[in-house]
Amino acid sequence: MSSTSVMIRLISASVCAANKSGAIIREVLKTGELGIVQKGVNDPQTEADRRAQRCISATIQSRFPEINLIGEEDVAVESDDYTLVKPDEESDDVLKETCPPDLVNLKENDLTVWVDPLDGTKEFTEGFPEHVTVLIGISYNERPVGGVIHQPFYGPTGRTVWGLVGGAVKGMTPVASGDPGEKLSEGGLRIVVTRSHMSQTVRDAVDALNPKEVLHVGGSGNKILMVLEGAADAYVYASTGTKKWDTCAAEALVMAAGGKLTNVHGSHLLYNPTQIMNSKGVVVTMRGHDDLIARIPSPVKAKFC
Ligand SMILES: Nc1ncnc2c1ncn2[C@@H]1O[C@H](COP(=O)(O)O)[C@@H](O)[C@H]1OP(=O)(O)O
Ligand SMILES: [Mg+2]
Repeated sequence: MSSTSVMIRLISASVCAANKSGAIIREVLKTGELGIVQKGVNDPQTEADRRAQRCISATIQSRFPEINLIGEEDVAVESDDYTLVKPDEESDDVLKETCPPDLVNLKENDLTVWVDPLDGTKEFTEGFPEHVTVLIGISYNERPVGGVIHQPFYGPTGRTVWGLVGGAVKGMTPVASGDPGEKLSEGGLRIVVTRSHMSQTVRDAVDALNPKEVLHVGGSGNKILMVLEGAADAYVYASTGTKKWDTCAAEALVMAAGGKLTNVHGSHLLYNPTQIMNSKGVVVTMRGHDDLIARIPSPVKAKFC
């Protein structure tokens, strides 16, 4: 039995599976055979979503059979999927890290893994592949404890960012975090919002913040990484639509870096397997979170009670 903690081994496996998924996603785009099917209104699925989901499910379920894995795509794993990531393949960068003390004794059956194999599918099908991320988040007691985000189209081979709550974010340098109680600048905010799921409540919330700049980009993982990296001051989504697999990995990284992710009321999201929808919206900042939440108009908040 390995002395390395379950969390470190799980992040290592997730990094390997996310990297392989990135290669699959790039390959599918190159062939041009996207195999698009519509799962619902404005909710496409491609061959890349399906293959990446199978790769991640096969890798994690074969190594951690007692983990509860919840994936966006409902696809059956095939025997070949188990060899996409070699059974002994690990991330040496992850294995050499120390597990934060609070997470060191977590066991497989304590954990839920939330998988979005291709976040930003609409953008993937519409010529914006750089908005795509692979998201693998881990929750314990309904709160995020670790996450892996891979960006398949960042540079020639993509970029993988990972972290554990109580440890550092690896693979990128987060912007310095500040006090959630800090007052934000009036008229100076850069807000990142949805590109393909705009609604009146999103517009009303953003307008009330009197932003200097509104950046419309796809993908939940992509937008949260922009806040984490300081390319935007906040991600504001006063809408239903995102699911727990859209936020878990990124929330873990935001928490590790000292930022905050809540719903529009300023309350934590609970990663409960029976409630997958983020039904009260998503707000992410690295400072001044309470001030931003206070500025969202009450009639907008009242729509998400
Ligand atoms: N109304 C919706 N229906 C389905 N998925 C949604 C909806 N709104 C958001 N999402 C999911 O949340 C992510 C962030 O939304 P947006 O890009 O509009 O900000 C999307 O990439 C999509 O994930 P996915 O692409 O994995 O289906
Ligand atoms: Mg998604």
